[in-house]
Amino acid sequence: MKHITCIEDLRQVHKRKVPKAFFDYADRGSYSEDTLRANVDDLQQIKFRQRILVDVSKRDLSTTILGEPAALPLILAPVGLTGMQYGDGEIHACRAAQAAGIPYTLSTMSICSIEDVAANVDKPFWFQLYVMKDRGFIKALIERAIAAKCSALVLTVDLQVIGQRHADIKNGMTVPPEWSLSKLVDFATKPAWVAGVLRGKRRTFGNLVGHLKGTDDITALGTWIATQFDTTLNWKDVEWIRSIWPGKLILKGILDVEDAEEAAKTGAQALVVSNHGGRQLDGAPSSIEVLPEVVDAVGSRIEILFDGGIRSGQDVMRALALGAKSCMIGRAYIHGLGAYGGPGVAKALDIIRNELSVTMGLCGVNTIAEIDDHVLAI
Ligand SMILES: Cc1cc2nc3c(=O)[nH]c(=O)nc-3n(C[C@H](O)[C@H](O)[C@H](O)COP(=O)(O)O)c2cc1C
Ligand SMILES: CCCCC(=O)C(=O)O
Repeated sequence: MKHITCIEDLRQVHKRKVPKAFFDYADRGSYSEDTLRANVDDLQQIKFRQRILVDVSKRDLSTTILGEPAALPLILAPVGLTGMQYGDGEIHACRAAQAAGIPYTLSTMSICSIEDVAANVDKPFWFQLYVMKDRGFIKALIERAIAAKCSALVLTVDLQVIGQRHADIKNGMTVPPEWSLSKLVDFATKPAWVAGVLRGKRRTFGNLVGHLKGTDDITALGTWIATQFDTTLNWKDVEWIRSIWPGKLILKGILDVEDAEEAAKTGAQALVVSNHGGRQLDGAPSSIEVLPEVVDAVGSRIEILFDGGIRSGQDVMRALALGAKSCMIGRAYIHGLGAYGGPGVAKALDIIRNELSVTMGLCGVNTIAEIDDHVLAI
């Protein structure tokens, strides 16, 4: 992996090794992809203030996330179908995060189940929840997360209605999947990927299997899921979740100050400023554009996490400078996983760690706590 020097290099290998339908599912966004692009572009436009002749020999990237020590201000974001990018992808990603000293978030829509991951990693991880119409199932899922000793619940609040991703439809990334000659040929040219996924524990939605009388049939599960996203979801449901989940609660998918104010009243410990990586409301502002106003409004009352468009340590520094306490990354680690499995995730984290360390050094900063808008050239 010596030739891999940045996240884009991992992306290129991911693209080569993983079937197009799954690569595009990870890489692309909703509708015109304006918000997806804005996430990346708006971050890159933020300029740093270079500072010289400051002793930066004792740089320390450690911090706390929800009161727990972390080696970096980073969290692996929940990513559905991670186990289709690489066999047992959720377990590999979680292990890499834990080795790097940061939290991993398992998606409701994961391939490996909560129990699969818990049985194969050393430390607690976070669980991301989609609230579905079948509240009995949701209650049982929360109980499973409690039994697995998950250390935080990330309640995603921006996917009551699903933004259309054109690429997924064109690629037959539907449930059940659509097959075509070109898709079969594509799979046939990726035997290492096929073998890896076949060796994995599951090839369906691991958390949902037991629910439908033990069926592993992706069509049955997919049909059920399609009817289950709940458009009635509202703040009362957050209260209900709060009442049955005893641990730390994080609300993910907030872009609006009024919503942030509401979130701060729920008793949640943190919120994630996020537009779901440009996969939901196309035309929404980039996450970084709204971060400062959310921090101003509620940053003293609730921990502010950030995601959307982070592709480098410089981007992490930019988000911290504008008030985020830590950042979630989605595609940046998924590219590493698709490219090389667990070592690829570790590589993605190494890249971002080193970039952040150098950026801190060149901005004259030694600790994460020192990073604020003084490091920016504005
Ligand atoms: C392939 C993919 C699947 C995702 N699945 C979920 C999910 O299951 N639950 C969730 O809350 N967010 C999901 N997200 C959103 C991420 O958690 C995160 O908000 C987003 O990836 C951040 O943007 P970035 O990819 O630019 O870092 C997904 C993102 C991607 C790229
Ligand atoms: C139905 C969507 C589940 C995964 C997800 O959140 C995403 O693809 O963005």
